[in-house]
Amino acid sequence: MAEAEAAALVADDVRKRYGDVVALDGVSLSITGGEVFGLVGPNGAGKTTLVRALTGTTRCEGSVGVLGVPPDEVDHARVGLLPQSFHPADRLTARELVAYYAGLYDHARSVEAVLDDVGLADDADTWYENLSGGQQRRACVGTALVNDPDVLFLDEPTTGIDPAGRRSLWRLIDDLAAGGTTVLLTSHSMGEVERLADRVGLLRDGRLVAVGTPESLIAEHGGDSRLVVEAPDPADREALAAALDAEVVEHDGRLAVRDVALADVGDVVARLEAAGVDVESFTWAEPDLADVYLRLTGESFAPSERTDVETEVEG
Ligand SMILES: Nc1ncnc2c1ncn2[C@@H]1O[C@H](COP(=O)(O)OP(=O)(O)OP(=O)(O)O)[C@@H](O)[C@H]1O
Repeated sequence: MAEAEAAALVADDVRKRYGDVVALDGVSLSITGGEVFGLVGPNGAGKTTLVRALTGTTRCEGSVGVLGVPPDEVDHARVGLLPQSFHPADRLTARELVAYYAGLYDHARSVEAVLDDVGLADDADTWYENLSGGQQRRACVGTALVNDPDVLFLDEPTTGIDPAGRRSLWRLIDDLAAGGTTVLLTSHSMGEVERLADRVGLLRDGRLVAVGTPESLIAEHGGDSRLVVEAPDPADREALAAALDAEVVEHDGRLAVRDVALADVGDVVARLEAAGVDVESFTWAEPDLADVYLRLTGESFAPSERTDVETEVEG
């Protein structure tokens, strides 16, 4: 298949203004069929506007294509959309909600199978208003899956969903992608995007400032490995910097040292002990997508905002 035919989503010099606010400032992008593309960026960067441009729910300058045609010409049965803000009727059960959306298509999936996919089989008879926030979001994800779409837009799908629910949703997205579904995902969780996306696009002020695989972005923009030291006494920052002859960033009781090779950690520990630095714990980590995000959005590195499980980045 020719490359142009294989592109499931295309944006070409897309521009959108809301009055004086430039939401999209010349975004060009091509997403291949079956690809999971993660769109990240600070609040207000233009992610939702780009999703809306690609789904034809807002008009913009430039051109967009979905499965080879403009969004308003595409067969809607081939597209699934989970909007960022979605407020279904409170007095529908999860099953009724999914069934309502299934009823919009000639060939919908089984409602029970969709409920099972999003982990709501046991809560299917609960009114939407009585579901927890995370369960409500799962029900909303279900509405985007009823038509077994070829292209799926998920605008912050896991917001409010607990870690176990997130992981099961990630497995579901993996399975959909393995089956050939193209997924455009927006998220503030860098761990989630690094885990799921084949490629990542970083939007800042309406411009796509970096696009690539997570590995290539980390290699290009992630910086060095880091050692995070938990030391209760802030005065230890100077001692640490002096002992290591390195720049030390302090945040909320933790100290981060850049560019420490794993093989050198033992030496660092010995030097800190010799310098009398009172250390509670060490964590050594390779750069990750959160480092890329923080560097390209101009935010400073704050070690206490990180966890090993995942990193949420506030815009
Ligand atoms: N309907 C609208 N009317 C006016 N301004 C809007 C409208 N929709 C978006 N904007 C503005 O356009 C810019 C981009 O907004 P958008 O919602 O696309 O950002 P985002 O990256 O999705 O942010 P978030 O991470 O908060 O969801 C923001 O400055 C926003 O205030």
